[in-house]
Amino acid sequence: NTVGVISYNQNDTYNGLTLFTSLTETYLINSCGEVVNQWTSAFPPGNAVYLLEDGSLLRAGKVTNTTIMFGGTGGIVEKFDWEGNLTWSFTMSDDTTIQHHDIFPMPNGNILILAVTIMSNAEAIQAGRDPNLLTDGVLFNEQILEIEPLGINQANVVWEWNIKDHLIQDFDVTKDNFGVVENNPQLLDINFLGGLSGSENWLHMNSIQYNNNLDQIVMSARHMSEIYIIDHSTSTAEASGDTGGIYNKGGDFLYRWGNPQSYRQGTQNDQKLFGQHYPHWIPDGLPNAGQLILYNNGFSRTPSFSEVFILTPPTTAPGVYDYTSNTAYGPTATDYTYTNPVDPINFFSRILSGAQVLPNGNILICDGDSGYFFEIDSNENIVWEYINPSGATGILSQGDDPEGIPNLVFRAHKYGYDNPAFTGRDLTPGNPIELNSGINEPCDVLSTEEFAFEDVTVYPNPATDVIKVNSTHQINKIEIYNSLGAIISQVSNSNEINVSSYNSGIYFVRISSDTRSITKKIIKH
Ligand SMILES: O=[N+]([O-])c1ccc(OS(=O)(=O)O)cc1
Repeated sequence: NTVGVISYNQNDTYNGLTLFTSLTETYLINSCGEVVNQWTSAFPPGNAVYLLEDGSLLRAGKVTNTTIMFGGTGGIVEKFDWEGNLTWSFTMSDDTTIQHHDIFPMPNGNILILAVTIMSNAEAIQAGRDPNLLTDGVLFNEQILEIEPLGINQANVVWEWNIKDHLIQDFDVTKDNFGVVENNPQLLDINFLGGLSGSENWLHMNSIQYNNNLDQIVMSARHMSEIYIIDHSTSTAEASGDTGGIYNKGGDFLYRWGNPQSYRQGTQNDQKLFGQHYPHWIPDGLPNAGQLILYNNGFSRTPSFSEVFILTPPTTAPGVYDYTSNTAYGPTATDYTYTNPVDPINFFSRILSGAQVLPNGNILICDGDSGYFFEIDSNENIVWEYINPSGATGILSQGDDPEGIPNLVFRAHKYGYDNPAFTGRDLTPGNPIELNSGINEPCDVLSTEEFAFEDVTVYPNPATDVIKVNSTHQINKIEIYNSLGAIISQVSNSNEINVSSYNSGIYFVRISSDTRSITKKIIKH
């Protein structure tokens, strides 16, 4: 296969549904690449998308904004129900502000929004920016808003944080924020450019993720090659200062990691991150819960290669980060690093991307540039691979070469079948996204150990009491799965199985000899 499911180890892949958005469409696919649900927006991605526990979809869309333009802008946040109806939307795009990259659905129903707002060059200079380091007419402030959705297209802003309130500079004693950069790692040096030129988009934040246990937010600044953690328990007034909140640091950084050159506590040799994406706390109940996982893109280093990191920020109490003056924040080493085991340069995405720990310990990795998702097990075996068939030139056909056709994906999320979003839903898979999948249905022909489809017949279909399997091969096992993927019965060394007690609906019959197997769909009347 060239697109859709490329490989699938059915024993070791975490059984769930994978969500991603491409162009105007958001797809929920099963491990066979078959579409279980699909939502259509009027807008391309802007960029994050989430399935919520009530089965609705929260998605950022990209609107036209001719004043503020950069890779990753959005401008509208939309909510759709499971059936695809738009139930709420909120536009945040004008000449002075635009939502970009990430949003985050909070447990209380509110939504965190990442946005830039415009600072004039005069404001930037008053804040201590070296005028020689201003290459555009404005400078972007990064802002996080918490909004409470209202009605069908409104929201209340209930909390706000701005990076412009947490700056330091040692360039001009007559301007604001003057101080000793290396003694104030809780603040951002407005004259540190991460090796770049001082363009308006100097930080390029690309994610915000929330931890409800700690009431903290972790964010990623691609151009600084740093991640930052802040307190969310503050009032908006406290979030603009340096006291208050559970951790009593106001809106200052509680923690930062990735590039201590930014606060002059390290050299290039201490830089760990290079244009990273999607740092987030591993959720409760999963392996390594509470640690941070992120995708380190590894651009702007030689050679370029990507990594997935799991790391533990050193703490003295939950959410209280350990810091020794005149040093860099720890850790000096990650707990886990994934690189391509053959040659690191084989795994690289310059932009976008993310990684997610799954309940069985596997990690789903999204190589965003190539629209390529792969799942690794704890021995780093690749157990599932998928290439987004939705290209900028149209939907690709099975057999088409996706190389060079933009099919980028910001992130992929896998949701277990036990997710509340799926309770009571019809999860009958439809067709794969790619065209001409036909008899090339990945789950049927991927493995050479699969039977050819015509070698096995299951009848009658629809069935009412007994189904029979006809094959020229010796059949060792017949298993029946429901549409949630749960096994409900099996027989060994028999060519028939009784289904009379089943409810009406769709079931999957997995038929195995000692060397081959195949799955067929049946309808029970
Ligand atoms: O082309 N884009 O859609 C795009 C480019 C860059 C970008 O920023 S990044 O930090 O997520 O790579 C986001 C989206």
